[in-house]
Amino acid sequence: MAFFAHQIRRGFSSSAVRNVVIKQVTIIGGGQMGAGIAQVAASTGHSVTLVDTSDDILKKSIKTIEGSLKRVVKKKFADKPEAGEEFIQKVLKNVSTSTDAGSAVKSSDLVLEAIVENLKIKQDLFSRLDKLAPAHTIFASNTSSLPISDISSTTNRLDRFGGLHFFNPVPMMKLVEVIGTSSTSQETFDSLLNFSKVLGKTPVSCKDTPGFIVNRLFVPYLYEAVRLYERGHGSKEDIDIAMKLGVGYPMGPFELSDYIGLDTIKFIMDGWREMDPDNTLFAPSELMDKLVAEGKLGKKTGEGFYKYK
Ligand SMILES: CCCCCCCCCCCCCC(=O)CC(=O)SCCNC(=O)CCNC(=O)[C@H](O)C(C)(C)COP(=O)(O)OP(=O)(O)OC[C@H]1O[C@@H](n2cnc3c(N)ncnc32)[C@H](O)[C@@H]1OP(=O)(O)O
Ligand SMILES: NC(=O)C1=CN([C@@H]2O[C@H](COP(=O)(O)OP(=O)(O)OC[C@H]3O[C@@H](n4cnc5c(N)ncnc54)[C@H](O)[C@@H]3O)[C@@H](O)[C@H]2O)C=CC1
Repeated sequence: MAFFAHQIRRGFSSSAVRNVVIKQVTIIGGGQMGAGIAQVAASTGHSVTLVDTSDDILKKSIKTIEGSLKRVVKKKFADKPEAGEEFIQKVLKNVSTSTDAGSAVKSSDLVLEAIVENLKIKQDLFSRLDKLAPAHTIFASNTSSLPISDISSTTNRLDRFGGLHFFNPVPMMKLVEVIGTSSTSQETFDSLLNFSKVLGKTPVSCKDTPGFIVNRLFVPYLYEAVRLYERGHGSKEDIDIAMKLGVGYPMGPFELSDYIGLDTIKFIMDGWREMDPDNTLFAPSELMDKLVAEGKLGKKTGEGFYKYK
């Protein structure tokens, strides 16, 4: 009863609160994460529109998807290369691209945002799209570190807003954190859980708390690694080897930071410091700031902590 009263207060029709079966997906941001999510959604039969700010970026996104699909089919269709090529073409047909987010969302069941990790930019995007998307459309953010309730606060669809946090590289990583705020409706949450399962992922339910589950545990580890190195207590190579061979992680902290993107990491650190300025854990790292200022953002730019060919 309280739930429906809540909907009526917000002025939604009853059709807006039903379970949404997600078929048409708009993904905003065609970078590492957006391209990966688009690939997985298209591979599982969804119709995907990938949105970014320029056609050149979108061309690169499609190339990335194609390259990743080739790696997938090499394994999946090892004995049937023709079926593999057919699969790639079928998946690519499910992806269209656009630089006009406003038009793209008009036929979407889900709008999933994977743009730069900046609260104001995410809020402005969702505020604009809220006026253009159909009533039933669910909005979700792939943010690593920002509260979902802050991102959703500029919209009038708080009940149809949640977090879907994927892991990098999306085609390989099995986990999705599904985040509900205090306003996310059960129907929305269930739709997001179900969507994650249809993608072939394993979802876990998370509260809208800083870092959700994984990054709450993972960020202090990455911080400590950089501090250890900055104090001169270990070379980055040795720290990476130690964590791979000593704990069995597939990548050491510096390799992984380069893989995630140092700009994304800096956005996260700066944002958390703003929220909690006295926490020494979030003090700036001179080295990280220098690398980002020099455009050395990690693997995606060819250099970060390490150099890539
Ligand atoms: C003061 C300092 C501050 C620091 C602050 C820190 C704050 C940071 C916060 C960061 C938070 C942001 C991140 C986030 O929110 C959440 C994340 O995503 S965290 C990252 C999680 N990911 C990982 O931990 C990845 C770990 N690595 C791996 O699992 C493997 O290394 C990887 C699968 C990437 C590659 O495997 P590897 O064996 O190393 O290399 P191969 O190239 O041989 O690949 C193996 C296998 O996998 C296939 N493959 C790899 N990538 C793809 C792809 N993109 N698409 C398709 N297939 C892929 C490849 O083809 C191989 O297949 P085979 O059949 O075995 O040949
Ligand atoms: N890199 C990682 O390992 C992970 C990142 N995330 C989160 O996913 C989001 C995206 O991260 P990445 O894909 O790594 O970043 P990225 O830098 O690779 O890609 C971001 C893309 O968004 C585009 N973009 C920026 N503003 C836009 C706008 N207003 N409209 C449309 N497109 C816009 C950029 O042109 C770029 O192509 C961030 O919120 C990040 O915190 C989540 C999990 C892992």
